[in-house]
Amino acid sequence: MLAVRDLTLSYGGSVIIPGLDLTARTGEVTALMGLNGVGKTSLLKALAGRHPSGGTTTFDGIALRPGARARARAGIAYVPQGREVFPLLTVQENLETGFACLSRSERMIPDAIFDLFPVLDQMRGRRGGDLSGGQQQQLAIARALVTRPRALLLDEPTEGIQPSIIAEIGRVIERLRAEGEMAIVLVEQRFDFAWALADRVVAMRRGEIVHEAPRSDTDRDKLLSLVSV
Ligand SMILES: Nc1ncnc2c1ncn2[C@@H]1O[C@H](COP(=O)(O)OP(=O)(O)OP(=O)(O)O)[C@@H](O)[C@H]1O
Repeated sequence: MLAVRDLTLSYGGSVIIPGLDLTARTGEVTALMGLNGVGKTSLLKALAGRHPSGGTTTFDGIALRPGARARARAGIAYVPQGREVFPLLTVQENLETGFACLSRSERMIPDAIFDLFPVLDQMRGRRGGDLSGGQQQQLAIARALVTRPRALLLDEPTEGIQPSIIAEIGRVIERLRAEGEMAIVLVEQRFDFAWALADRVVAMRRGEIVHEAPRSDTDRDKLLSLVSV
């Protein structure tokens, strides 16, 4: 279970997250929703150690050290908005960048990753920049999985992607959830996609959580009104 307590985050003098608690359970999808600019990406960056923050982050009760490298080694994998695929590296090389936080004996790409994303197997030698947006998103998720994460943080994985690939990404998230080995935090503007996958839903407004509950205890329309204009 990934948990953060009293998380604070600022850009210069402007406080974006004044103090927030969040828990993401292993084997569940925690969907984090909210309007543009409420701080969803900032929260994921803080969890991934990509931006300095205050508060305490733990996994199964053990405090995690700050910094991107420490968090990656602790099994926190981050799939950024916009994917950040290396355009000049091949698919295989992009996947191998995930090796950086693994010990030598772990540095291989599990076959399970190509089972999840068969298209990447066919395209191993293709440059990242030559892939479609949807294929790049699949590559970004696969690269995160290479690190054998205990927590997977996904920032708007459906943004700018065609419906057939959105459906495939949804199936991958369902499969990962069913394996029960990672806590999945899904930041998503596409309400129906997030709602369909969520075990737990969290709504943010201006750096604060205004609703957090199991999906089964949440009124869909009330949540929708909290996270839309
Ligand atoms: N590098 C930065 N420097 C200064 N302000 C920033 C920076 N990044 C984000 N912000 C501001 O912090 C606030 C939260 O941004 P953030 O990207 O975390 O929100 P978000 O909920 O993820 O929005 P979106 O859905 O648009 O990605 C916004 O007001 C944004 O303008």
